[in-house]
Amino acid sequence: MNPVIRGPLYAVVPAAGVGQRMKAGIPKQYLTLAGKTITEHTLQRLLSFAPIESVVVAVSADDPWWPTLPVATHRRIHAVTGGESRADSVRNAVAQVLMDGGEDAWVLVHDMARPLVRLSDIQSLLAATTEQGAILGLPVVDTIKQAGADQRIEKTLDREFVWRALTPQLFPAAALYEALSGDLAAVTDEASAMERQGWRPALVAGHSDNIKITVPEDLPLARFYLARQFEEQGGL
Ligand SMILES: Nc1ccn([C@@H]2O[C@H](COP(=O)(O)OP(=O)(O)OP(=O)(O)O)[C@@H](O)[C@H]2O)c(=O)n1
Ligand SMILES: C[C@](O)(CO)[C@H](O)COP(=O)(O)O
Repeated sequence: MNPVIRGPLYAVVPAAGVGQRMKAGIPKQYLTLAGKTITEHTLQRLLSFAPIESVVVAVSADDPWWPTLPVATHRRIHAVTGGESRADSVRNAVAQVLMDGGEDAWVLVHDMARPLVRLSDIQSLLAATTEQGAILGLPVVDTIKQAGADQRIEKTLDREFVWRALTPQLFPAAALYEALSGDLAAVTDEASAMERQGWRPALVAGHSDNIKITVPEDLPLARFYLARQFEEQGGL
């Protein structure tokens, strides 16, 4: 393991959302992808990554689906109650990591809605992290426009140094908990909370199939990518 990570490594998985943009009638993390729920895909991948001590999942207080999943009783899975926002949910889970793993623990925060994350990308993230953490991301390949309130172009942004943030995002648990203790309204990922503290996390290139299932057309896309990953691995 990277010597920067001096304590135990935990995964934190925010999974207390309602999936409004998916318009599926149930929270998107419980939709089925090739015979398993998105939740089962994501957790089975994290559980198969040996350096992870255990996985703390933030679920909604009134989530009736979570207790029905066999993975919910896995010995390396611990559920906590999520919060109003993704950041609140992550903070609740990191609090549990600090109780279980102590002040030296590190956390790998990964969206439940990203079931196709490659273990090789998680390995690259661990190998590349500095003391200031690291996140998976991808350099943008489109031209980037800034819009006005009237949805007309204000200006074209220089895309040379523009990346899309993905997850996992890797940070020391104690520092992340502290960073998530302020106003979280503008915090849509863990790195933005750390940046407010002056941290400059490393950006590690991931794969474009690490999609966040967000809108209806993402499900068939996820099915395509899952089949392609399966073929790449020789059907393993
Ligand atoms: N209060 C919240 C909101 C979101 N999440 C989780 O954060 C991840 C990324 O959030 P997003 O894709 O926005 O999921 P939802 O909030 O469910 O989607 P929507 O915004 O369409 O409702 C998801 O795994 C979601 O379950 C969470 O744990 N707690
Ligand atoms: C954390 C994240 O997946 C990085 O791109 C993204 O910010 C989550 O946004 P959401 O609106 O909570 O899905």
